[in-house]
Amino acid sequence: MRYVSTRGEAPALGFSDTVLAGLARDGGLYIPDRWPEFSQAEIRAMRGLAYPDLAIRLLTPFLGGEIPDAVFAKIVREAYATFRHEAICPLVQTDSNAFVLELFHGPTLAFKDVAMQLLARLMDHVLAERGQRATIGAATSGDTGGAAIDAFAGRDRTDMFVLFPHGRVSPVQQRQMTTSTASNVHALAIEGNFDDCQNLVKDMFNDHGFRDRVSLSAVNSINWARIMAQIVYYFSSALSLGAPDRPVSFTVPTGNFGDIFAGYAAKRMGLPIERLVIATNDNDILVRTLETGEYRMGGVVATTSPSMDIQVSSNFERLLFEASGRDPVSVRRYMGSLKQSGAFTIGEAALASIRAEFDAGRASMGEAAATIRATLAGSGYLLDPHTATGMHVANLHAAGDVPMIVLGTAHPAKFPSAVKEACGVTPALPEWLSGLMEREEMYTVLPSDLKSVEDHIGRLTRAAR
Ligand SMILES: Cc1ncc(COP(=O)(O)O)c(C=O)c1O
Ligand SMILES: N[C@@H](CCOP(=O)(O)O)C(=O)O
Repeated sequence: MRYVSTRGEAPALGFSDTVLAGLARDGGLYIPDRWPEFSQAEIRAMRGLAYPDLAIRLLTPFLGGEIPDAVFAKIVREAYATFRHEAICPLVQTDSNAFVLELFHGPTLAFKDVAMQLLARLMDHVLAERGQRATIGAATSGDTGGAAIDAFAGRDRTDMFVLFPHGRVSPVQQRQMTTSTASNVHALAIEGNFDDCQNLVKDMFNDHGFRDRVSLSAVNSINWARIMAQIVYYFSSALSLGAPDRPVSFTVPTGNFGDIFAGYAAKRMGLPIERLVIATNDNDILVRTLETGEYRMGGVVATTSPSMDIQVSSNFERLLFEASGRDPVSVRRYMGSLKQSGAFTIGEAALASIRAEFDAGRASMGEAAATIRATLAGSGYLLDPHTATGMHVANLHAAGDVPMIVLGTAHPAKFPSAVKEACGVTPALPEWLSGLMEREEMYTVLPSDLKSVEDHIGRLTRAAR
């Protein structure tokens, strides 16, 4: 298996190089040159597998033989040993045909842990094999940063710099990034929003001199390995509801489009998925795009689901590549227009193919809060504001007797004020994080300016040549 860039002007790479590269050198995102496919019989035979065994079964074809089976199995088992739930990603029924897929039993209480714990170990393995070091640049609207810092803290081959929007993450999210005592992780509070942070990271990748000098790597979902790891829980949840003999639908709280793109990949691999429903908060660029066919940037508004306060949805580029028949010329045209005028219009055939797979809906902050209240009253289940955004949209898209699975992307205790305001209950942090809010914080405030960020990273990283 090789990985190709969505923009078609960077060399195709093997798995290990793709993991280290993050963003392709032409600014595109790597994607497998073909989707591994599993027959219905093969999928049926996956029923009952423990989560790590299922992950090994599903993900091995993506490695292209570059990591020995026994090594990969060890990496996977160690990654999921960090989770606090035996099932890793348990499925909880909240109504007759509605389910929450709880993805928040990892070390930082967010779905990001599922992929990040695996990615850190994969990256470590590849760097050790090559005797190399890397500098990791990560952008976060709140959850990726904490998950990345937990997964990479103390790893000798990597220095990590996490860019978060100053004052726009929840206090719990901020502490998860700023209280690590590991000397290889650095939290940078950027004076801007998440899109500014993400643009800075992409600009660092596109500055090839800097990129090469510090051996820059990525752990955002621009890194293929993040998406890859997230495919597994689509299979695990669908299998537990009778797949492949019973189709299911998923509603996914969406920002950067990574999580839902993993669902699309699962479908391409043979999993019978009826609908993939994109759920956004008031930052609804993706909903507008599906409605009108035009992807047009607006301003970012701060909401009670801050991790989804995103306009530039990185992984939508991967979907555009697929929907345009894997045509990098179209993708370059779309991305060029986005850069120049803040908008592009999707071609008719590509739009039809996107609409054939996806639905989309938004929830205002009021609607998300009402859903938290109603779900608690109806089933005793406490949602976080991101999952509540998904639940609101899922309720509008539930169809017939097809089970609807909402991805539970964060634990409510990460957003105690919003949850309390919605329903009067203050969710407590689990015992292992109980001292978090008292720990000393360490972070550097920087302007949203490429040179300032590169100078800072260049001074501190041990990977500089
Ligand atoms: C809690 C939570 N929900 C949903 C999302 C959106 O996921 P994605 O960016 O993969 O669309 C994020 C951040 O990405 C998140 O942290
Ligand atoms: N919501 C994310 C934003 C970054 O997303 P990623 O999946 O591309 O890492 C966050 O919480 O940081």
